[in-house]
Amino acid sequence: MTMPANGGADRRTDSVLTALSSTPVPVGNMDANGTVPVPVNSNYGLRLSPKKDHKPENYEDFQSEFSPLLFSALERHLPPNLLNAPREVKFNHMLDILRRYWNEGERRRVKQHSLYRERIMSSYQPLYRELYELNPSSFFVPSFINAFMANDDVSRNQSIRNIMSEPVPGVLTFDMLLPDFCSKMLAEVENYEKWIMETKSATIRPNTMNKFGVVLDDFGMEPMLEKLIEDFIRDISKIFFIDVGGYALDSHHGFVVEYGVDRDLELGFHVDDSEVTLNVCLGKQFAGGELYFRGVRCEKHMHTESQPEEIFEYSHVPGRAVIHRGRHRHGARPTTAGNRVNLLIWCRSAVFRELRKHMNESTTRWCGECQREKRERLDRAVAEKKEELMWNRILRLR
Ligand SMILES: O=C(O)CCC(=O)C(=O)O
Ligand SMILES: [Fe+2]
Repeated sequence: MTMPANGGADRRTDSVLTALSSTPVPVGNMDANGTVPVPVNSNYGLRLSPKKDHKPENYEDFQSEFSPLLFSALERHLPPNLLNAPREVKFNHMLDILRRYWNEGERRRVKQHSLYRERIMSSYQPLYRELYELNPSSFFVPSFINAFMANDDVSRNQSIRNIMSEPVPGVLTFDMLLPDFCSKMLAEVENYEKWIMETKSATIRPNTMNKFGVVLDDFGMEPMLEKLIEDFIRDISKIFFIDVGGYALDSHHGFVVEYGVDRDLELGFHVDDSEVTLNVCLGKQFAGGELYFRGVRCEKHMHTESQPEEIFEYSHVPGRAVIHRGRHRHGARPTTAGNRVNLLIWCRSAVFRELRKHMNESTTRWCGECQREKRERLDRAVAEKKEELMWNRILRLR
């Protein structure tokens, strides 16, 4: 879908809203040509981190369309109550998961993508190897690290709340990255792009709406980003975004976007294919590029009007992060001078998406329009009741 030049930033949002790479769960994202997917690491029914000291069984004697080795590898991810179950029970559980999520087409796409990543990682030489392993003291400003230090949940939740500004409900901003980390990351991305040019490698762009930018997970940063989510983002999401599965983020899509002259100019109005999105500005110097927000919406209310209190504009500052629900409608205004580069992590929860399918909700707690309709229904009911009571009183007085 094409975006209007103003990014659809007015109050009426009618048909100008796009879901960035939004596809059914589990999802993959297409490149600009819509051909190659970003892989999915959905782990519904499985634990995210493997139980390393568990010795998996051999499944050579079981027949299925999947390699027996896959079952052995997957076994360490089984939930604790199944780890020591009979071999056949474990096999059937894993087969069920694999069949539900990996149909033939998906298997082929994931295979293609993993070959793509293997090709990159076997040949690309990183500029700063230290960026590929999470090291809080050289990545983050002290205020950010300190907020996560407390041992007990109550104090940690409070210290995390203390570093947050929430200029409009559901959009939180905080200082996060050190200038040195930002400049190294910018140089690393430049280095990777230079390598792409020199080797004439095919590139998958971050999503359908960006012609520039790169996927960090593709050239070796996936484990670092996963640790960042596990150690920091999940704690934030548990506090502020529990209603969209913030307690169970289990996969991500990490990338940088680039705006300015000779790059993308702006980003149209959209929602992300994520439960929670972290967006941090890396620099450099730029004018414009503000993010505009227009309220959170469920699928049914995606194109409804924004209320005045939902309208908010945010100016990016290098090192500072914005975190919001993926369904919080937003876009980026044109970057009118210089270059703006932002790091984004679309954090997803396959568990949450799966649960929602079975919930059959008529209203969602996090959708501004569902809540507005609910308030309206309540107001109407109260007004009707008041009128009924009033008439009862009048009739009694007669
Ligand atoms: O340019 C920005 O800061 C916003 C990027 C964004 O919303 C996205 O890539 O999903
Ligand atoms: Fe976005």
